[in-house]
Amino acid sequence: MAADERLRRTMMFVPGNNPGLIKDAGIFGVDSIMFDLEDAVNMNEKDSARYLVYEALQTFDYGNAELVVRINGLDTPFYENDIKAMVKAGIDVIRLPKTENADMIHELENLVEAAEKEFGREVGSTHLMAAIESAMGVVNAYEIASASDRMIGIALSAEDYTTDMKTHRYPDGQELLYARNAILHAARAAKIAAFDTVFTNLDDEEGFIRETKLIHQLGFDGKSLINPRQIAPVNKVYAPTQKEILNAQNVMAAIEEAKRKGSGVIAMNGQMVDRPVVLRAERVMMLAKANNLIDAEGNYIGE
Ligand SMILES: CC(C)(COP(=O)(O)OP(=O)(O)OC[C@H]1O[C@@H](n2cnc3c(N)ncnc32)[C@H](O)[C@@H]1OP(=O)(O)O)[C@@H](O)C(=O)NCCC(=O)NCCSC(=O)C[C@@](O)(CC(=O)O)C(=O)O
Ligand SMILES: [Mg+2]
Repeated sequence: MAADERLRRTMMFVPGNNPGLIKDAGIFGVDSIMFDLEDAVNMNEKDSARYLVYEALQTFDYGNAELVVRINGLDTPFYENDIKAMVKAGIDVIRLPKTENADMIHELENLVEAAEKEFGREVGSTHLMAAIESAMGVVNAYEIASASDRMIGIALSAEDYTTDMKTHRYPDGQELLYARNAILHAARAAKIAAFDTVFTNLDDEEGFIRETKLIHQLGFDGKSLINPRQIAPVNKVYAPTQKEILNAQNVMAAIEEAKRKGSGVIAMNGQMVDRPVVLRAERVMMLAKANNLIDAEGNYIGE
């Protein structure tokens, strides 16, 4: 599947030092599994975690999940070995933490390319994403997002970001309003995905759903998660309604009709149907399929 055609509603952190979690990470139906070599791993376990994730990537079948690794930052002694091992293992995406500017992406890209050549991987096959965790990162979000053709997304990392901003996380999320919007606009302008931050209170399901509805409304592609319990609520928020699916199907039929008539635009119930409407309808149909809401003939089979 092309990198930009994927659904990335759920990207779940899996600590790279925990063999049990690593082994079972594929059973939850998450869109992207994100093995963590950075902050979930103690300093004295950095080498063993890297080895563990490398072995897991050779051994386990994670099905259709996109495989992402969060490497250690460019200010640590670990990142070069992380990049080499993960490229050698054939990881789909490398996520750079604490990204502040485009030069950091260029440095990452050079090392990834060298590793692809060293280990016989196709040059360009390893995709990149950046976590934005500081005021500087937010200010430079567009230059980061557009720094490389390998970039598939940028993510807000609100735990470190709020610390940098001399605040903390509040239930209403007001402290993240600017960062969320800045990151979203940078991602959309660069035509890559935008990911919202983790929600760390596992017992506050209501708060988690409220936050997920907000980021869905804003336009984020999905969210970084820390626990499998968070997957189903996100998928539910992102699932289209029966009415939205029916409308999308009508749009697709109308545009086919327009094409037959040699036009790229048509009216449907007095409403103009053109390319942006068709793109939205295509995404609705992709989400409907991912949530098993329609059968092979396109009939609605949701609740
Ligand atoms: C929180 C907790 C200990 C709770 O565990 P508990 O066991 O109490 O949870 P339960 O619900 O009971 O688990 C039910 C079943 O699922 C299994 N299970 C649980 N979690 C699983 C998982 N992640 N992967 C696979 N499997 C899992 C579990 O083993 C059990 O399996 P079983 O026993 O067989 O039933 C656990 O989830 C966990 O460790 N999470 C990851 C934490 C982490 O990675 N933090 C770093 C990333 S954030 C960061 O760095 C900030 C950031 O940088 C972010 C940014 O950049 O975006 C920023 O600045 O904002
Ligand atoms: Mg962080």
